[in-house]
Amino acid sequence: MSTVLAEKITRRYGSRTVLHELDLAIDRGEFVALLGKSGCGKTTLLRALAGLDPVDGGTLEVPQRRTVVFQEHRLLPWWKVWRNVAIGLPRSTARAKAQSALEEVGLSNHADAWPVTLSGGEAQRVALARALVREPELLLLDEPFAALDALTRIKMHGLVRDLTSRHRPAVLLVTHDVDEAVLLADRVLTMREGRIAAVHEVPAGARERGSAPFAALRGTLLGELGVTE
Ligand SMILES: Nc1ncnc2c1ncn2[C@@H]1O[C@H](COP(=O)(O)OP(=O)(O)OP(=O)(O)O)[C@@H](O)[C@H]1O
Repeated sequence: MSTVLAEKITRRYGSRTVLHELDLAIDRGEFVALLGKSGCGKTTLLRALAGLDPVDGGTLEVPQRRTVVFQEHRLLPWWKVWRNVAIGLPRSTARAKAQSALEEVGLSNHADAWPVTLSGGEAQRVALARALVREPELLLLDEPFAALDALTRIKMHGLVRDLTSRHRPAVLLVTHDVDEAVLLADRVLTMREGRIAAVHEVPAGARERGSAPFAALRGTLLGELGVTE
């Protein structure tokens, strides 16, 4: 039984169809990355799975426990870091749970800091802690590393790999970064004009940047996206 099951989902904006009878299944513990040109419908699909936007047709099954990490951290500036992580948790366990989630992302010593004092990478780590503290069955990542510098992004990839293999939610990552998709995902989907255009299982050997399987899959994906190097 899949954690996410979308069958023939359709989404329209006025007369324009942005998702065309799209099918998608993601199992527990499976990491799926979604690539596609700007405007092809990636965020629309993610928002539908998050329950932030309705669909106009088809059926969609998603778990109740789902969280989204966006490109911008969306921390509340008037609350300390730990309170941001603990939003919505029962009072009695909030602090302890937030503390342990912050430990997992390497920020236990920032629990009492204000969000404004954090670097971009730290703030995204807090956003990840806030997502994971709820033990989601579905984790939706909408270009969460796009605004980070290259070195911080690489560190975040390692962290996300560790966290998702430990917690094993179903994951959908929307990204423009082909390398990121190959390094993190079990399966990479490319999307074109509201449809899934191709599905690629990522061979284990491809998870190493610079390896031959990595380069091969990267080349295929760039070709599908119409990018020439
Ligand atoms: N609220 C809206 N009203 C009307 N059209 C919309 C709305 N949201 C998105 N669209 C249109 O739907 C299409 C798909 O948008 P979406 O944001 O899903 O694309 P995307 O693949 O995530 O793009 P990007 O990579 O640039 O973020 C776009 O053409 C966009 O203009």
